[in-house]
Amino acid sequence: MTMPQDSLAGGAQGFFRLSVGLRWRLALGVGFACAAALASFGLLFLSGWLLAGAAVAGLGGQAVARAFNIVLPATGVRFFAMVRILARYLERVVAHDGALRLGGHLRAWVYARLAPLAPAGLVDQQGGDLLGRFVSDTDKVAAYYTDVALPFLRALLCGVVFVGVFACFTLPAAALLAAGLLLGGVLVPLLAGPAMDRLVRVEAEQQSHIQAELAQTLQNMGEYLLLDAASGRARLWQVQQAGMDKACWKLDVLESAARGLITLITFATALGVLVLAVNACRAGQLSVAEVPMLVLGVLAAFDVAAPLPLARQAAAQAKLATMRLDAACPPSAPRPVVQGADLPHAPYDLVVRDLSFAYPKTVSPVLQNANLIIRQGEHVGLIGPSGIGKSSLINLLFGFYVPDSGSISFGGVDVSTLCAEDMAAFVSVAAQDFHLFAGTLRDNLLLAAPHATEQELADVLETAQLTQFIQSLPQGLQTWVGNDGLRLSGGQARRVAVAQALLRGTPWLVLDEPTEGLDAPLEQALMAALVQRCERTTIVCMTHRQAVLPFMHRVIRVEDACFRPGGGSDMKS
Ligand SMILES: Nc1ncnc2c1ncn2[C@@H]1O[C@H](COP(=O)(O)OP(=O)(O)OP(=O)(O)O)[C@@H](O)[C@H]1O
Repeated sequence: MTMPQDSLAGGAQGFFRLSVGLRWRLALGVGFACAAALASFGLLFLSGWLLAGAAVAGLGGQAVARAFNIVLPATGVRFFAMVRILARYLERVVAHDGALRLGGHLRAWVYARLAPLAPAGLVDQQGGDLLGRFVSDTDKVAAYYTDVALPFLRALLCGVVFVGVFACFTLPAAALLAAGLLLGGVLVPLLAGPAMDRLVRVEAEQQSHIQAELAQTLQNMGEYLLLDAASGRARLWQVQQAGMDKACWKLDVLESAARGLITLITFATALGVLVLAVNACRAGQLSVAEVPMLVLGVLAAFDVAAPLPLARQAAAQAKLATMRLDAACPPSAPRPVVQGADLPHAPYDLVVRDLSFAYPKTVSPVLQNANLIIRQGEHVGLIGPSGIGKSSLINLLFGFYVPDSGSISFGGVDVSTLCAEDMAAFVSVAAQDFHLFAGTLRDNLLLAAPHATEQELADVLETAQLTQFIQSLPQGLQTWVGNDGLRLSGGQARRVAVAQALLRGTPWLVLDEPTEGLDAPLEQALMAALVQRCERTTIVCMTHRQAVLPFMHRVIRVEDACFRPGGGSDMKS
């Protein structure tokens, strides 16, 4: 499956690009939908003729009745009834299968776009809104096929056939049917379109606000309760929900009005065709039985126009959804492709040269012409006031942000030629804002090292000073940690993050405030076990805790956007 590389925007164009590889399947779905509509038309058309023909034969006396051949039209009616059932079934199977596949392709496309943006490119996006786009906007774009393309194509193709069939009997009736179908199928959706676009936009905006607020509230319900802000959130939702309900209601009214207008046009056309057919019958151009046949034919023909207002609304939703997805997933800046680029190699030294960096949309640089060398195997404490730029070094090392100038080399390789996954093979990070996933303790540990043995798990838990705690749990490592590790204390969760980093066995370990939330004896025990276990591993420990520093070989202070020596060349005794 080839995914579209460029934008999705443009409604039909975006959909067309997305459907590469599925087009035959989708075309088959349209074919079955047309077959079902044509069979429906044939059924009603022929039934009208059959009923009227039988009635005329009955009234005409025995000779006429004997001459009336009921077998052929009755067989035709049965044939169309069977074809309609079969085609409808196949249409559902093929078209819905195609729509599901489209949805799958689209979600893969969105994920492929979103993943490289994390974390820097997602800083300004709200999680709930993003989730909403990922789920409901992808659904709306995928539904473009079943809810927009299919009804419009069916109306167009079948409409031409219906008019052609009418033309075989009487041209004025065919012209009237064509005019009626154009009015109902083209003009009505065109008239309703702009208002639908506006209401769909209002509805989508309200919905995305509600989703974003809901996700944020559920995630931080504890804080809202503590801040006595929970009832304020509920009121906010009520207002937003009322706004969304109003937009939905207006959309429903508009769509019903458009459908009602098509019904009016249907009956007006049927009436017109009746008059024309009666005149043609009087002129001897049509038989009596053909008059009701044509009238019923009009009713059947308009079956394909009736769903078009709803299809127009779905088109507005799909178009808006493609624009929202495009906006949420801009193409990431292409990384410089370095043919045969090397991976870092031993010794894994970090060399930072004249590095300057400011976060996007900020004025003050976090680093300005900063220089730093950390040799493999060193244990370095990185200190400095809160917000000075210690953690930013991780963002730059992993390429989450691009420096304004200067360079960072790791293991002899310029990190700008590496991706985050490359770096992760050499550097494990227990970040300050670590995240534990809803699962068991074991699940979270194995996420870092899926093939870790029981012995390896036990070893890292021992180093992270978690053995006693795990043994105290009735379910041990099978204990469910809750959403975001909420069933663990802050210090326990942080040590699980440290254990994850240790489990990966990389030559570098970056620990951001590893002992935060620990009492003094536990802090000492953790640091002692860490440095003992990681004798040959480089440790960079970002910390405010003085008690951690004696465990380091040296200390670097971040000051005035530069790295400065912050402690003796060898602090360890
Ligand atoms: N994604 C971001 N966009 C804009 N500014 C940011 C971003 N991340 C961090 N900053 C700013 O950059 C500065 C350095 O942040 P950083 O997290 O590196 O500080 P730190 O020294 O690690 O702080 P702490 O000790 O509190 O963890 C801060 O002023 C912060 O507000």
